[in-house]
Amino acid sequence: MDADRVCLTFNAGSSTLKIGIFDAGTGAARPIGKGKIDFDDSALVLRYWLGDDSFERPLSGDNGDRFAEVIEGSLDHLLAQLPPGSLKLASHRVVHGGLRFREAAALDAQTICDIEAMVPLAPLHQPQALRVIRALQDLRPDILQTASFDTAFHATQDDLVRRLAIPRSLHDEGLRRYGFHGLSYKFIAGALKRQAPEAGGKVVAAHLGSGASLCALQGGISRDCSMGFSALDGIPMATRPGSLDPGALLYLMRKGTRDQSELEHFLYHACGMLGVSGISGDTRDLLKDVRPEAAQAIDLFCFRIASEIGRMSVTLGGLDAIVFTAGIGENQPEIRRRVAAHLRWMGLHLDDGRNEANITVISAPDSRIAALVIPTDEEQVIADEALAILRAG
Ligand SMILES: Nc1ncnc2c1ncn2[C@@H]1O[C@H](COP(=O)(O)OP(=O)(O)O)[C@@H](O)[C@H]1O
Ligand SMILES: CC(=O)OP(=O)(O)O
Ligand SMILES: [Mg+2]
Repeated sequence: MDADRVCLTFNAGSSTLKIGIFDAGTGAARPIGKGKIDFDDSALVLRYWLGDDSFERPLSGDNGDRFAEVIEGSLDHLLAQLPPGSLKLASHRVVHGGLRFREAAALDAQTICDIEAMVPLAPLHQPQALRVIRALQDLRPDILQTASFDTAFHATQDDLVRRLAIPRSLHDEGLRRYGFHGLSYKFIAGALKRQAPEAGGKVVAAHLGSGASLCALQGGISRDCSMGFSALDGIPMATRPGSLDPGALLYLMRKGTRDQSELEHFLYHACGMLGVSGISGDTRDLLKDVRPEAAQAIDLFCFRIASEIGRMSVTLGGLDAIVFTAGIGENQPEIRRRVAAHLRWMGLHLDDGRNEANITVISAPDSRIAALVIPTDEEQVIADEALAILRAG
Protein backbone atom coordinates (compact mmCIF):
# COMPACT_ATOMS: atom_id res chain seq x y z
CA MET A 1 0.00 0.00 0.00
CA ASP A 2 1.83 3.11 -1.16
CA ALA A 3 -1.00 5.70 -1.31
CA ASP A 4 0.07 8.97 0.29
CA ARG A 5 -3.30 10.77 0.12
CA VAL A 6 -6.14 8.58 1.37
CA CYS A 7 -9.85 9.45 1.45
CA LEU A 8 -12.12 7.28 3.60
CA THR A 9 -15.85 7.25 2.94
CA PHE A 10 -18.55 6.15 5.38
CA ASN A 11 -22.05 5.15 4.32
CA ALA A 12 -24.24 4.56 7.36
CA GLY A 13 -27.30 2.74 5.96
CA SER A 14 -30.15 1.06 7.80
CA SER A 15 -28.54 -2.37 7.97
CA THR A 16 -24.88 -1.75 7.18
CA LEU A 17 -21.98 0.63 7.59
CA LYS A 18 -20.11 0.61 4.29
CA ILE A 19 -16.57 1.97 4.12
CA GLY A 20 -14.71 3.05 0.98
CA ILE A 21 -10.94 3.52 0.84
CA PHE A 22 -9.70 5.73 -2.00
CA ASP A 23 -6.32 6.92 -3.23
CA ALA A 24 -6.73 10.64 -3.96
CA GLY A 25 -3.08 11.17 -4.90
CA THR A 26 -3.72 11.92 -8.57
CA GLY A 27 -6.56 14.36 -7.89
CA ALA A 28 -9.24 11.77 -8.77
CA ALA A 29 -10.64 9.24 -6.30
CA ARG A 30 -9.41 5.74 -7.16
CA PRO A 31 -10.79 2.84 -5.06
CA ILE A 32 -8.07 0.86 -3.27
CA GLY A 33 -10.22 -0.87 -0.66
CA LYS A 34 -13.72 -1.46 0.68
CA GLY A 35 -15.21 -2.62 3.96
CA LYS A 36 -18.50 -3.36 5.66
CA ILE A 37 -20.09 -4.00 9.04
CA ASP A 38 -23.44 -5.79 8.71
CA PHE A 39 -25.69 -4.96 11.67
CA ASP A 40 -28.09 -7.79 10.76
CA ASP A 41 -25.37 -10.37 11.53
CA SER A 42 -25.51 -11.85 15.04
CA ALA A 43 -21.80 -11.17 15.70
CA LEU A 44 -20.43 -7.83 14.52
CA VAL A 45 -17.37 -8.09 12.30
CA LEU A 46 -15.59 -5.45 10.25
CA ARG A 47 -14.56 -7.08 6.96
CA TYR A 48 -12.46 -5.12 4.54
CA TRP A 49 -9.82 -5.35 1.90
CA LEU A 50 -7.03 -2.90 1.21
CA GLY A 51 -4.73 -3.33 -1.77
CA ASP A 52 -3.97 -7.07 -1.94
CA ASP A 53 -4.79 -7.80 1.72
CA SER A 54 -8.08 -8.69 3.35
CA PHE A 55 -8.92 -8.25 7.04
CA GLU A 56 -11.54 -9.49 9.50
CA ARG A 57 -11.89 -7.67 12.78
CA PRO A 58 -14.41 -9.02 15.32
CA LEU A 59 -16.08 -6.13 17.18
CA SER A 60 -17.62 -5.88 20.60
CA GLY A 61 -20.74 -3.79 21.07
CA ASP A 62 -24.00 -3.49 19.19
CA ASN A 63 -26.02 -1.14 17.05
CA GLY A 64 -27.43 0.76 20.03
CA ASP A 65 -25.73 2.95 22.59
CA ARG A 66 -22.36 1.31 22.02
CA PHE A 67 -22.26 2.14 18.31
CA ALA A 68 -19.51 4.70 19.01
CA GLU A 69 -17.35 1.94 20.55
CA VAL A 70 -17.92 -0.25 17.50
CA ILE A 71 -16.84 2.60 15.27
CA GLU A 72 -13.76 3.46 17.33
CA GLY A 73 -12.78 -0.25 17.40
CA SER A 74 -13.12 -0.46 13.62
CA LEU A 75 -11.38 2.82 12.92
CA ASP A 76 -8.38 2.02 15.12
CA HIS A 77 -7.83 -1.14 13.13
CA LEU A 78 -8.37 0.46 9.75
CA LEU A 79 -6.23 3.55 10.42
CA ALA A 80 -3.36 1.33 11.60
CA GLN A 81 -3.22 -0.30 8.12
CA LEU A 82 -2.87 3.02 6.26
CA PRO A 83 0.60 4.49 5.59
CA PRO A 84 1.38 6.94 8.45
CA GLY A 85 0.08 10.44 7.74
CA SER A 86 -1.69 9.39 4.54
CA LEU A 87 -5.28 9.99 5.70
CA LYS A 88 -6.35 13.42 4.45
CA LEU A 89 -10.11 13.21 4.08
CA ALA A 90 -13.07 11.48 5.73
CA SER A 91 -16.36 11.81 3.89
CA HIS A 92 -19.79 10.77 4.99
CA ARG A 93 -23.16 9.92 3.53
CA VAL A 94 -25.69 11.94 5.49
CA VAL A 95 -29.24 10.95 4.63
CA HIS A 96 -31.11 14.21 5.32
CA GLY A 97 -29.91 17.63 4.19
CA GLY A 98 -33.35 19.26 4.60
CA LEU A 99 -33.77 22.72 3.08
CA ARG A 100 -30.28 23.68 4.25
CA PHE A 101 -27.99 21.48 2.08
CA ARG A 102 -28.50 21.39 -1.69
CA GLU A 103 -24.96 20.09 -2.25
CA ALA A 104 -22.08 18.40 -0.39
CA ALA A 105 -20.48 20.45 2.40
CA ALA A 106 -17.31 20.65 4.48
CA LEU A 107 -17.98 19.74 8.11
CA ASP A 108 -17.36 22.28 10.86
CA ALA A 109 -19.08 23.05 14.17
CA GLN A 110 -21.95 24.86 12.39
CA THR A 111 -22.64 22.28 9.66
CA ILE A 112 -22.50 19.44 12.22
CA CYS A 113 -25.00 21.35 14.35
CA ASP A 114 -27.29 21.80 11.30
CA ILE A 115 -27.07 18.05 10.54
CA GLU A 116 -27.84 17.29 14.19
CA ALA A 117 -30.98 19.45 13.97
CA MET A 118 -32.28 17.09 11.26
CA VAL A 119 -32.13 13.93 13.42
CA PRO A 120 -35.96 13.96 13.81
CA LEU A 121 -36.30 13.89 10.00
CA ALA A 122 -34.24 10.69 9.65
CA PRO A 123 -34.10 9.08 13.12
CA LEU A 124 -32.77 5.76 11.83
CA HIS A 125 -29.88 7.13 9.76
CA GLN A 126 -28.81 10.61 10.86
CA PRO A 127 -27.57 9.61 14.36
CA GLN A 128 -25.37 6.81 12.95
CA ALA A 129 -23.63 9.17 10.53
CA LEU A 130 -23.14 11.73 13.33
CA ARG A 131 -21.56 9.07 15.55
CA VAL A 132 -19.01 8.21 12.86
CA ILE A 133 -18.30 11.93 12.25
CA ARG A 134 -17.73 12.50 15.99
CA ALA A 135 -15.57 9.40 16.40
CA LEU A 136 -13.32 10.65 13.60
CA GLN A 137 -13.22 14.15 15.07
CA ASP A 138 -11.87 12.60 18.28
CA LEU A 139 -9.41 10.28 16.59
CA ARG A 140 -8.17 12.58 13.81
CA PRO A 141 -9.07 16.24 14.53
CA ASP A 142 -6.50 17.33 11.93
CA ILE A 143 -8.26 16.01 8.81
CA LEU A 144 -10.97 17.54 6.62
CA GLN A 145 -14.39 15.90 6.91
CA THR A 146 -17.20 16.36 4.40
CA ALA A 147 -20.84 15.32 4.08
CA SER A 148 -22.74 14.22 0.97
CA PHE A 149 -26.52 14.30 1.24
CA ASP A 150 -29.08 11.77 -0.03
CA THR A 151 -31.65 14.53 -0.47
CA ALA A 152 -29.48 16.95 -2.52
CA PHE A 153 -29.85 15.15 -5.89
CA HIS A 154 -33.63 15.61 -5.71
CA ALA A 155 -33.52 19.42 -5.36
CA THR A 156 -34.32 19.58 -9.11
CA GLN A 157 -37.88 18.29 -8.62
CA ASP A 158 -40.83 20.56 -9.41
CA ASP A 159 -42.70 22.23 -6.60
CA LEU A 160 -45.80 20.23 -7.58
CA VAL A 161 -43.97 16.95 -7.00
CA ARG A 162 -42.50 18.08 -3.68
CA ARG A 163 -45.73 19.42 -2.23
CA LEU A 164 -47.89 17.52 0.26
CA ALA A 165 -51.59 18.38 0.37
CA ILE A 166 -51.34 20.14 3.72
CA PRO A 167 -51.51 23.82 4.79
CA ARG A 168 -48.97 26.08 3.05
CA SER A 169 -47.42 27.22 6.34
CA LEU A 170 -46.26 23.66 7.06
CA HIS A 171 -44.77 23.33 3.56
CA ASP A 172 -42.92 26.61 4.13
CA GLU A 173 -41.40 25.32 7.38
CA GLY A 174 -40.08 22.22 5.58
CA LEU A 175 -42.86 19.63 5.69
CA ARG A 176 -42.52 18.60 2.06
CA ARG A 177 -41.25 15.73 -0.08
CA TYR A 178 -37.43 15.51 -0.30
CA GLY A 179 -36.50 12.12 -1.79
CA PHE A 180 -33.61 9.87 -0.71
CA HIS A 181 -30.90 7.51 -2.04
CA GLY A 182 -29.73 10.52 -4.08
CA LEU A 183 -26.05 9.48 -4.07
CA SER A 184 -27.03 6.16 -5.59
CA TYR A 185 -29.24 7.84 -8.21
CA LYS A 186 -26.48 10.32 -9.05
CA PHE A 187 -24.16 7.36 -9.70
CA ILE A 188 -26.80 5.58 -11.81
CA ALA A 189 -27.50 8.74 -13.86
CA GLY A 190 -23.75 9.03 -14.65
CA ALA A 191 -23.36 5.31 -15.39
CA LEU A 192 -26.38 5.35 -17.73
CA LYS A 193 -24.90 8.22 -19.71
CA ARG A 194 -21.60 6.31 -20.07
CA GLN A 195 -22.86 2.73 -20.51
CA ALA A 196 -26.24 2.99 -22.23
CA PRO A 197 -26.94 6.45 -23.65
CA GLU A 198 -29.40 4.78 -26.03
CA ALA A 199 -31.55 3.75 -23.03
CA GLY A 200 -33.34 7.07 -23.53
CA GLY A 201 -34.35 10.06 -21.49
CA LYS A 202 -37.26 8.81 -19.35
CA VAL A 203 -35.92 6.32 -16.84
CA VAL A 204 -37.10 4.87 -13.54
CA ALA A 205 -34.22 3.73 -11.35
CA ALA A 206 -35.11 1.23 -8.61
CA HIS A 207 -32.73 1.24 -5.63
CA LEU A 208 -33.79 -1.96 -3.88
CA GLY A 209 -31.80 -2.59 -0.69
CA SER A 210 -32.93 -2.87 2.93
CA GLY A 211 -34.20 0.66 2.40
CA ALA A 212 -35.79 0.82 -1.06
CA SER A 213 -37.03 3.58 -3.33
CA LEU A 214 -37.61 4.51 -6.97
CA CYS A 215 -36.48 7.64 -8.78
CA ALA A 216 -37.89 9.12 -11.99
CA LEU A 217 -34.99 10.48 -14.06
CA GLN A 218 -35.33 12.66 -17.12
CA GLY A 219 -32.03 13.21 -18.96
CA GLY A 220 -30.22 12.26 -15.72
CA ILE A 221 -32.13 14.79 -13.59
CA SER A 222 -34.39 13.75 -10.69
CA ARG A 223 -38.08 14.47 -11.35
CA ASP A 224 -39.69 12.33 -8.64
CA CYS A 225 -38.85 9.85 -5.89
CA SER A 226 -41.05 7.30 -4.13
CA MET A 227 -39.58 8.34 -0.77
CA GLY A 228 -40.86 11.76 0.18
CA PHE A 229 -40.64 13.58 3.51
CA SER A 230 -38.99 10.63 5.22
CA ALA A 231 -37.31 7.33 4.39
CA LEU A 232 -40.58 5.58 5.36
CA ASP A 233 -42.52 6.61 2.26
CA GLY A 234 -43.10 4.81 -1.05
CA ILE A 235 -42.67 1.07 -1.60
CA PRO A 236 -42.54 -1.55 1.18
CA MET A 237 -39.01 -2.36 2.36
CA ALA A 238 -37.30 -4.98 4.52
CA THR A 239 -38.83 -3.63 7.76
CA ARG A 240 -40.59 -0.36 6.73
CA PRO A 241 -44.13 -0.25 5.31
CA GLY A 242 -43.74 2.36 2.57
CA SER A 243 -46.75 4.65 2.03
CA LEU A 244 -49.30 4.02 4.74
CA ASP A 245 -52.76 5.49 5.14
CA PRO A 246 -52.35 8.10 7.93
CA GLY A 247 -55.65 6.80 9.28
CA ALA A 248 -53.82 3.59 10.21
CA LEU A 249 -51.56 5.59 12.54
CA LEU A 250 -54.54 7.34 14.14
CA TYR A 251 -56.12 3.93 14.66
CA LEU A 252 -52.96 2.59 16.37
CA MET A 253 -52.73 5.65 18.59
CA ARG A 254 -56.37 5.31 19.63
CA LYS A 255 -55.79 1.61 20.29
CA GLY A 256 -53.10 2.50 22.79
CA THR A 257 -49.68 2.80 21.14
CA ARG A 258 -47.70 4.02 24.10
CA ASP A 259 -45.74 6.90 22.64
CA GLN A 260 -43.90 8.28 19.65
CA SER A 261 -40.87 6.01 20.17
CA GLU A 262 -43.05 2.89 20.08
CA LEU A 263 -44.63 4.11 16.85
CA GLU A 264 -41.21 4.91 15.43
CA HIS A 265 -39.94 1.42 16.24
CA PHE A 266 -43.05 -0.10 14.64
CA LEU A 267 -42.66 1.91 11.42
CA TYR A 268 -38.90 1.49 10.98
CA HIS A 269 -38.37 -2.04 12.30
CA ALA A 270 -41.54 -4.14 12.46
CA CYS A 271 -43.31 -3.58 9.12
CA GLY A 272 -42.38 -4.20 5.47
CA MET A 273 -41.54 -7.72 4.33
CA LEU A 274 -40.68 -8.71 7.90
CA GLY A 275 -44.10 -7.63 9.14
CA VAL A 276 -46.05 -9.26 6.30
CA SER A 277 -44.14 -12.57 6.40
CA GLY A 278 -43.54 -12.76 10.15
CA ILE A 279 -40.35 -14.56 9.05
CA SER A 280 -37.67 -12.19 7.77
CA GLY A 281 -37.12 -8.89 5.97
CA ASP A 282 -34.34 -10.38 3.84
CA THR A 283 -35.44 -11.46 0.36
CA ARG A 284 -32.78 -14.19 0.43
CA ASP A 285 -34.59 -15.91 3.33
CA LEU A 286 -38.06 -15.29 1.93
CA LEU A 287 -37.35 -16.67 -1.55
CA LYS A 288 -36.05 -19.92 0.02
CA ASP A 289 -39.00 -20.29 2.40
CA VAL A 290 -41.99 -22.42 1.29
CA ARG A 291 -44.52 -20.85 3.69
CA PRO A 292 -47.30 -18.83 1.96
CA GLU A 293 -46.61 -15.80 4.19
CA ALA A 294 -43.08 -15.58 2.72
CA ALA A 295 -44.44 -15.70 -0.83
CA GLN A 296 -47.05 -13.05 0.00
CA ALA A 297 -44.42 -10.63 1.36
CA ILE A 298 -42.44 -10.95 -1.89
CA ASP A 299 -45.61 -10.61 -3.99
CA LEU A 300 -46.60 -7.42 -2.19
CA PHE A 301 -43.09 -5.97 -2.56
CA CYS A 302 -43.08 -6.62 -6.33
CA PHE A 303 -46.67 -5.43 -6.90
CA ARG A 304 -46.05 -2.15 -5.06
CA ILE A 305 -42.79 -1.53 -6.99
CA ALA A 306 -44.64 -2.01 -10.28
CA SER A 307 -47.52 0.24 -9.13
CA GLU A 308 -45.04 2.97 -8.23
CA ILE A 309 -43.34 2.63 -11.64
CA GLY A 310 -46.79 3.36 -13.11
CA ARG A 311 -47.03 6.56 -11.04
CA MET A 312 -43.50 7.60 -12.06
CA SER A 313 -44.44 7.14 -15.73
CA VAL A 314 -47.10 9.83 -15.20
CA THR A 315 -44.48 12.22 -13.75
CA LEU A 316 -42.20 11.53 -16.73
CA GLY A 317 -44.96 11.47 -19.37
CA GLY A 318 -43.69 8.10 -20.65
CA LEU A 319 -41.07 5.47 -19.91
CA ASP A 320 -38.01 4.39 -21.92
CA ALA A 321 -36.07 2.29 -19.40
CA ILE A 322 -35.99 0.76 -15.93
CA VAL A 323 -32.72 0.33 -14.02
CA PHE A 324 -32.43 -2.11 -11.10
CA THR A 325 -29.73 -1.49 -8.49
CA ALA A 326 -28.57 -2.07 -4.84
CA GLY A 327 -28.51 -5.39 -2.92
CA ILE A 328 -31.81 -6.78 -4.23
CA GLY A 329 -31.88 -4.98 -7.59
CA GLU A 330 -28.40 -6.24 -8.50
CA ASN A 331 -28.66 -9.81 -7.18
CA GLN A 332 -32.25 -11.06 -7.23
CA PRO A 333 -33.44 -12.08 -10.74
CA GLU A 334 -36.66 -13.51 -9.28
CA ILE A 335 -37.70 -10.11 -7.89
CA ARG A 336 -36.90 -8.40 -11.21
CA ARG A 337 -38.88 -11.09 -13.07
CA ARG A 338 -41.96 -10.60 -10.88
CA VAL A 339 -41.83 -6.78 -11.11
CA ALA A 340 -41.51 -7.01 -14.91
CA ALA A 341 -44.44 -9.45 -15.13
CA HIS A 342 -46.75 -6.70 -13.77
CA LEU A 343 -45.48 -4.31 -16.46
CA ARG A 344 -45.81 -6.59 -19.49
CA TRP A 345 -48.89 -4.63 -20.65
CA MET A 346 -46.67 -1.54 -20.88
CA GLY A 347 -44.35 -3.34 -23.28
CA LEU A 348 -41.65 -4.55 -20.88
CA HIS A 349 -40.31 -8.03 -21.73
CA LEU A 350 -37.28 -9.53 -19.99
CA ASP A 351 -34.86 -12.00 -21.56
CA ASP A 352 -34.92 -14.80 -18.95
CA GLY A 353 -31.34 -15.94 -19.59
CA ARG A 354 -29.95 -12.42 -19.35
CA ASN A 355 -32.01 -11.71 -16.25
CA GLU A 356 -30.71 -14.87 -14.51
CA ALA A 357 -27.13 -13.87 -15.39
CA ASN A 358 -27.40 -10.40 -13.71
CA ILE A 359 -25.84 -8.74 -16.77
CA THR A 360 -26.34 -5.11 -17.78
CA VAL A 361 -29.14 -5.34 -20.36
CA ILE A 362 -31.81 -7.82 -19.26
CA SER A 363 -34.70 -6.82 -21.56
CA ALA A 364 -35.57 -8.88 -24.65
CA PRO A 365 -34.78 -7.37 -28.09
CA ASP A 366 -38.54 -6.82 -28.76
CA SER A 367 -39.12 -5.02 -25.45
CA ARG A 368 -40.46 -1.48 -25.91
CA ILE A 369 -39.02 -0.51 -22.49
CA ALA A 370 -35.37 -1.34 -21.82
CA ALA A 371 -34.45 -3.01 -18.52
CA LEU A 372 -30.94 -2.79 -17.09
CA VAL A 373 -28.99 -3.92 -14.03
CA ILE A 374 -26.35 -1.40 -12.97
CA PRO A 375 -24.42 -1.90 -9.70
CA THR A 376 -24.51 1.31 -7.71
CA ASP A 377 -21.51 2.89 -5.99
CA GLU A 378 -22.50 5.49 -3.39
CA GLU A 379 -18.93 5.42 -2.02
CA GLN A 380 -17.49 6.66 -5.32
CA VAL A 381 -19.97 9.57 -5.39
CA ILE A 382 -19.13 10.50 -1.77
CA ALA A 383 -15.38 10.45 -2.55
CA ASP A 384 -15.80 12.46 -5.79
CA GLU A 385 -17.88 15.11 -4.01
CA ALA A 386 -15.33 15.29 -1.16
CA LEU A 387 -12.43 15.81 -3.57
CA ALA A 388 -14.36 18.57 -5.35
CA ILE A 389 -14.70 20.35 -1.98
CA LEU A 390 -10.99 19.84 -1.24
CA ARG A 391 -10.02 21.28 -4.65
CA ALA A 392 -12.37 24.27 -4.27
CA GLY A 393 -11.19 25.04 -0.72
N1 LIG B 1 -25.57 -11.23 -2.81
C1 LIG B 1 -26.89 -11.05 -2.63
N2 LIG B 1 -27.77 -11.91 -3.17
C2 LIG B 1 -29.09 -11.74 -3.02
N3 LIG B 1 -29.65 -10.71 -2.29
C3 LIG B 1 -28.82 -9.83 -1.74
C4 LIG B 1 -27.41 -9.95 -1.87
N4 LIG B 1 -26.85 -8.93 -1.21
C5 LIG B 1 -27.87 -8.21 -0.67
N5 LIG B 1 -29.07 -8.76 -0.99
C6 LIG B 1 -30.40 -8.22 -0.61
O1 LIG B 1 -30.23 -6.81 -0.45
C7 LIG B 1 -30.56 -6.38 0.89
C8 LIG B 1 -29.50 -5.37 1.37
O2 LIG B 1 -29.22 -4.43 0.36
P1 LIG B 1 -28.11 -3.29 0.51
O3 LIG B 1 -28.25 -2.38 -0.66
O4 LIG B 1 -26.76 -3.92 0.70
O5 LIG B 1 -28.56 -2.65 1.89
P2 LIG B 1 -28.50 -1.26 2.61
O6 LIG B 1 -29.89 -0.72 2.50
O7 LIG B 1 -28.10 -1.54 4.02
O8 LIG B 1 -27.50 -0.37 1.89
C9 LIG B 1 -30.57 -7.66 1.71
O9 LIG B 1 -31.55 -7.57 2.73
C10 LIG B 1 -30.95 -8.75 0.69
O10 LIG B 1 -32.36 -8.85 0.59
C1 LIG C 1 -32.63 6.39 2.96
C2 LIG C 1 -32.47 4.94 3.24
O1 LIG C 1 -33.44 4.25 3.48
O2 LIG C 1 -31.21 4.46 3.20
P1 LIG C 1 -30.74 2.92 3.36
O3 LIG C 1 -31.33 2.19 2.21
O4 LIG C 1 -29.24 2.97 3.26
O5 LIG C 1 -31.26 2.43 4.67
MG1 LIG D 1 -27.91 1.58 1.31
